[in-house]
Amino acid sequence: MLNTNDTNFHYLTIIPLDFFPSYVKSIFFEAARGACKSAPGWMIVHCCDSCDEELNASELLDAEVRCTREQLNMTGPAWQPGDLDKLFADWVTDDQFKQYSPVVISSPDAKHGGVDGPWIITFDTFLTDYESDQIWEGGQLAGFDRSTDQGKSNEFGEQEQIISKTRTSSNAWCTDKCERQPGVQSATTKIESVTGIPRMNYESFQVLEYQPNQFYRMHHDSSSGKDESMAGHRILTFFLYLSDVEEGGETRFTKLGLDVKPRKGKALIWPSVLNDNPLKWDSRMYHEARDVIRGEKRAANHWIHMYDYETPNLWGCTGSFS
Ligand SMILES: O=C(O)CCC(=O)C(=O)O
Ligand SMILES: [Fe+2]
Repeated sequence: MLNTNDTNFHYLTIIPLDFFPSYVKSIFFEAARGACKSAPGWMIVHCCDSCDEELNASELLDAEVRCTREQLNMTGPAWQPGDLDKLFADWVTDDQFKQYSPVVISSPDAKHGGVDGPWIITFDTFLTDYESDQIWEGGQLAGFDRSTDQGKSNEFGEQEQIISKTRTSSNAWCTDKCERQPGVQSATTKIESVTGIPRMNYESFQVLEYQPNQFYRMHHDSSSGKDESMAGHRILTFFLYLSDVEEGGETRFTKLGLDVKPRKGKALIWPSVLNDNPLKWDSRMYHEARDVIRGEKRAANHWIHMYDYETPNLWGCTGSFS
């Protein structure tokens, strides 16, 4: 994934190339050639000419041409109708998952416990302390910023980032050094193993920090508009609590009237789509992060998509390059 802190990219985009002597220019062109492979979407959108020969970049500048599943040779959907119910039912009945202490918060017809509603479960002992701490430290290595919302898309398929009023937490995207932390790797491997969905369908961990009085108001992790997007809906949220919170900071499912208390190592898991038609968004899954009253809340999202997320992200087809 492209590291936009890499100075090569800043030079390439900010300073006119004619400013440099020719031997320096050739170094830039070499850098550009490597980047046409390692970060094709970013190069097409920002330095189109330098990748014209290798990628036919000027033709691919149009997101409608560049961003189709056929063009990017993407894998098929992770779930068929019925798979969602089966996966959650397995998690709460199969002995192999007992080690994670599953608790049903809600299940269809309350058949597997909890209240009657869409599936929401926790694995109360999902992460080891080492894994929780490594994800948190990884977030610090990556650097926290005030959380943003996604704004409108421009013609190249990039979405603007807006400082959020409804979300006052800070977050860090766990790429590069953070992603290479052994505890981050083992947490993702564990999630792959329990979901059966490969990591190419996941966004990078988004690590979150809430101080007292910070919150994230009601929202949905997907939206009806994502039906047609390249990576499809975020079908599953794997939400990890990395700390206890002295008071407040519960995750509340606003339409269902259900609260979940943070606890270090606990995973809270819910789908954003329907069992009978997992290509469709489930409007019941609105939720919020209640204000932290005392203490600090540390947490992380792993959002899992219906289709491969890595490939369209690499090609600049998901609205951002993070
Ligand atoms: O912090 C929480 O409890 C929930 C956060 C959340 O919903 C999100 O980051 O999308
Ligand atoms: Fe959320």
